[in-house]
Amino acid sequence: MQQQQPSVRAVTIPFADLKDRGKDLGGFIEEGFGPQGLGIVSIAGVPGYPELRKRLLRLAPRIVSLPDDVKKQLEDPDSRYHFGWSRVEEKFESERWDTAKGSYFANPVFDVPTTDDELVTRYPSYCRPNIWPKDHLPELEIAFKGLGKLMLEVGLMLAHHCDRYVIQRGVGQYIGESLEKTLARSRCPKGRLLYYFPKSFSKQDEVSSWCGWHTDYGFLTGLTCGLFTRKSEEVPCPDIGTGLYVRTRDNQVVKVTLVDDELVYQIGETAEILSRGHLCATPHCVKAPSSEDASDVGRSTFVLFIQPNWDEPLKLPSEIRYHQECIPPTRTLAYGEYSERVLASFSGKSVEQTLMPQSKQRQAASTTNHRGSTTSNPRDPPPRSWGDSTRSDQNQHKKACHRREDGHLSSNDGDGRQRVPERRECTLLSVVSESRAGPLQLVDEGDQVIHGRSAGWAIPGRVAPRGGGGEIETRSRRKEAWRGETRRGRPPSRV
Ligand SMILES: O=C(O)CCC(=O)C(=O)O
Ligand SMILES: [Fe+2]
Repeated sequence: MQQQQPSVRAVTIPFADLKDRGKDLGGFIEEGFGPQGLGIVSIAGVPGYPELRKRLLRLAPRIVSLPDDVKKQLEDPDSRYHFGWSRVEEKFESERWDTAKGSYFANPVFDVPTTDDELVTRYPSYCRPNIWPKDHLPELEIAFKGLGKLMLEVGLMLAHHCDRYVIQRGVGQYIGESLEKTLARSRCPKGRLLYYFPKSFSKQDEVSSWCGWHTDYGFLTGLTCGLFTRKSEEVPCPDIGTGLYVRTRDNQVVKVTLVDDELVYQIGETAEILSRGHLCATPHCVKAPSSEDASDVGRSTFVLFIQPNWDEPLKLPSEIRYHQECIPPTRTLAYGEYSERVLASFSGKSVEQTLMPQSKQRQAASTTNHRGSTTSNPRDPPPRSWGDSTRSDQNQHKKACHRREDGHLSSNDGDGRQRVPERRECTLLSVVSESRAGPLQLVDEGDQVIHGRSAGWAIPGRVAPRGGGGEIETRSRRKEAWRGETRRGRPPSRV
């Protein structure tokens, strides 16, 4: 017998208040995103939003009905399917794959975020260009950009009020100048138009039957209320239990009642880390309809991941509860580097593999360990030093979070990285990260610079990061890593 979860309304901020920069909305932010909040804030009365939402969501089933060969051309495996169309299976929960999801990713603001090939190789899920079905569904680009830009604009207004709230709590400058400014100058917001395929009803279905439990790893996520269709016809929500669920701070699973015409935002893990727990990431999942006569109903929705630019430095505190395995001992790395590592861990591929072009990845896959990631339960309480959180303790259990691509299964056998105190003879596979102070260099025994960063994939020699705190992952016979000391005074090397 299925248990009916309680429904909860998100705290709602009228748009007119949100856009008033001088207004103190601290109470709303705390009620929505704070340690005791639901994790969701909705914005009511955003001009133009209802029309833009409908215009875009109606296109999701139309992408699905494009011929297979057209959809194939819209795929971009080199971005780990983070641009264009994909029906990639995702694994958010340890024993279950989400299989009923199709998605279309694009940057709603920049079609070409950068023309620097090196950056494109280094940060493929942010820097690769958009793909649009110009011949087969030209209206997608306009609708996607229209809604994405509006959700970004409103998200930045919300970020301003989040800044005020966090700073009022004494956290100081927790991200660059401010969350709002950092997000505003970013060239990599990412929209995801989702279509959940109809799912045959099963009595065993959990609340996460359409999308598994997870927290978003970024900063701020904008969400629309879902739109339902049956055989291309729009239908009302087939049952009140369908849609977005959230796990509350005291470990209750609740259905969030969303209003079609309200825009919704939630917090990602990185914002929680940097705000030291004053903004709390939102564990969420999506439930499919639980009645047999709704087993032919699909759901379309749109998500906007608002995140800093790839080169924005993150200074991560030592006490964090997400993706520890992605953080170097220096605890400082660029957002792009951090998030590519997190995405790599979802894919079950090693970081160096994900920085290679697809052809090289396939070659390396036969010799390199695949890596998965486990993160702690998103509702594990944060460390005490994150302020006055009074979240209740919960069962510690591991959440595996992978994305399966090319039928490529992930495993949790570690990244093989180890600390080696001295320079040593090795073969460079790829640069994993670099310090903000300058690019990495490879030097030979006589301290001659032999190659600049990201230069190639198998260069014998000694390696040394310049500027301090860089990290290079290497493989000789055994897989080894070298973490460098500062080698100041060298001219930057680009070969
Ligand atoms: O479908 C939804 O409402 C949420 C989707 C989601 O959580 C995600 O794409 O990260
Ligand atoms: Fe999500």
